[in-house]
Parts: sequence; C-alpha cells; structure tokens
Amino acid sequence: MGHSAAVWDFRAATEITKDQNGIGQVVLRTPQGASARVSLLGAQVTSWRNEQGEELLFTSSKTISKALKATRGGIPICFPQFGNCGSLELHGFARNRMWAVDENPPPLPANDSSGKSFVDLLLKSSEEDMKCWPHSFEFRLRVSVTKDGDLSLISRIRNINGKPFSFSFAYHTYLLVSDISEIRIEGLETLDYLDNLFQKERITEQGDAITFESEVDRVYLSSPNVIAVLDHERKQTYVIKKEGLPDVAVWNPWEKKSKAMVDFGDEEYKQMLCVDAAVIEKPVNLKPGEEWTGRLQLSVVPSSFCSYHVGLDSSSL
Ligand SMILES: O=P(O)(O)OC[C@H]1O[C@H](O)[C@H](O)[C@@H](O)[C@@H]1O
Repeated sequence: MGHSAAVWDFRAATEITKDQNGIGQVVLRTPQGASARVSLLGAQVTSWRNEQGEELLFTSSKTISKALKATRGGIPICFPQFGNCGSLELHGFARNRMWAVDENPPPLPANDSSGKSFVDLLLKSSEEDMKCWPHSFEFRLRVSVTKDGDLSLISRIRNINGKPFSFSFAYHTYLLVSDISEIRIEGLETLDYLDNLFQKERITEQGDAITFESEVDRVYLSSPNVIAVLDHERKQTYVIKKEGLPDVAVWNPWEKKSKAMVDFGDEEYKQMLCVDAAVIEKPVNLKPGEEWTGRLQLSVVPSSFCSYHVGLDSSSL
C-alpha cells in the first residue's frame, strides 16, 4: 500500500533493531520505499536501497562478523586517520567504536530534517582512545534518506580540547557495481593524484575518465564537488556530491589482492568500487572550540540523465 509523503511520519519510520551480535541497527525508510541501515558500531551505513528495493552499496559475502570490528562494505567512517598515514590503526578508530543515538543534537541549518528520514549519532573521545590520540572531540553524524531516495551524511567534528588537533577523514564508500571493467568515473580527469601503489608518488591523471583494468589505490587531490560513477551495464550513474572534502580516494583491489583478503571473495572485486570523499593530503586543523563539517550526498540517476553535468557544484547539498 502506498503512503502519501504528506502524512508520512519520518520519525516513526525510523526503527532501531539489533543484529545477531546484539549491535543496534537504525533503519531509515521513505514513503516511496527507499531505505538505509546504519549500524551503531562505527556509525557505518551497511545498506542503502532504492525505491525498487535494490541494494546500492557493496558488502562482502565473506564478511566475518567479529564483534566490534567494521565489516567490509557499506560506508565505514575513517577518522581521525585515513589509511596508514599516521600511527593509529588502519583508517582510525571511529569505525570500530560503538556510537550513541544523539536525541538532541545542536541544530543543523534550517530544513535539513524536513522531508527526510534521519538519525543523529554521536561519538566522544574515550579514555582508552586518548591513550593513542590524546584529543577531546565530539563527532556528530547525521544520516538521512531524502524523499527522492538520496543518501546524505553530514559529519560535524568539534574540538572540545584545550589544544588544537588535526585529523584526516573519509567516507569509505563501497559502491556496488555490475562489472568493474565497465565502470567510468568522471570528474577526476586532469587532477593530480597520490598513487599508493608507488609510495604515494604524485602523478597527473592523463585519461579522459578513470577506467579499471588492474589494481587501483589512489588519492585524487583538490577535486570538484560533484563526481559521477557511470555503470554502463546497469545504465545507471552514481552522483557523488560533497562539501568540505577536497580529496577522493579510489580503490579496487583487483584479483591478486582479493585472494589475499580473508573477508573478501576472490571474484568480488568485480562488483565493488570504493570512491571515498575525503580530507587526506592537507589534514583538518581544529582550534579549541572550532567545528569542521563534511557533507556527502549520494544519488543514483539513469545514465541517460545528464543533469549532473549542469554546473558542477554542490549548491543543492
Ligand atoms: O580494508 P579497508 O579497511 O576497507 O581498506 C581498504 C583500502 O582503503 C583505502 O582505499 C586504502 O587506500 C587502501 O590501501 C586500503 O587497502
């Protein structure tokens, strides 16, 4: 039975359940049938479905459900470190911590909650984490599904310390694709990137678009705020809009590395592509009392629908 958006109670449509390990899961639904699932472990979005109920994010079928570890897939949050560019565990600790539902977050700009199904989550620095990263912070994440089925993530990180600190950050987004060989990314051409396969060497992208025929592990620098990932076979395009996130990490492990990963099927590299809106090259510096905001909005449009080319900006975010 259909529901009219006018009478849809977005709050009531937000359900909190538990997974088999007892970890809280927030399910967001729209009247048109789009949905997302967010785990309180890591504030990781583990599912995002369109109005037809089709999954749009990749999750490894070999995911090992070891309690208190992020699973491979969805959108893990990398904070306060991306990759291994510091002394912390890979991609920082935030993705492996339990987050709380924040019932009363400081207000976001007007209208952010209207017509959306959303949840606010909160992570604060713990005594344990202070031992390896001695900074007090409050990290608020709002995850929303809009009435059009778009997935939106807004991160606000506040320094509640007496001293400045800096961090790197990424929305480590595992997109589900039909066949990696048929995928093209538009919006990164002509940019410089750091190549993780060559000791982070800085290289200028020469291709007209990014395509895939072997392992890729790069960080594109100073990128535009709209990136498109075209899936030729499915005839659909992921449009990635971002704000406050200058870099884009692109990763596909390809065949050999896939076989070496215990929580990843040997052939699964064909169905995934990580395209992470991020701050990596120049970390964010926060003075005491300051707050940083990083926004990501993911939509899916038919590939014939090219309006994402119209004004490559993110003003509608
Ligand atoms: O295995 P994960 O924690 O999801 O990280 C997977 C990948 O993430 C990033 O893109 C890094 O650049 C890669 O070197 C890393 O292997």
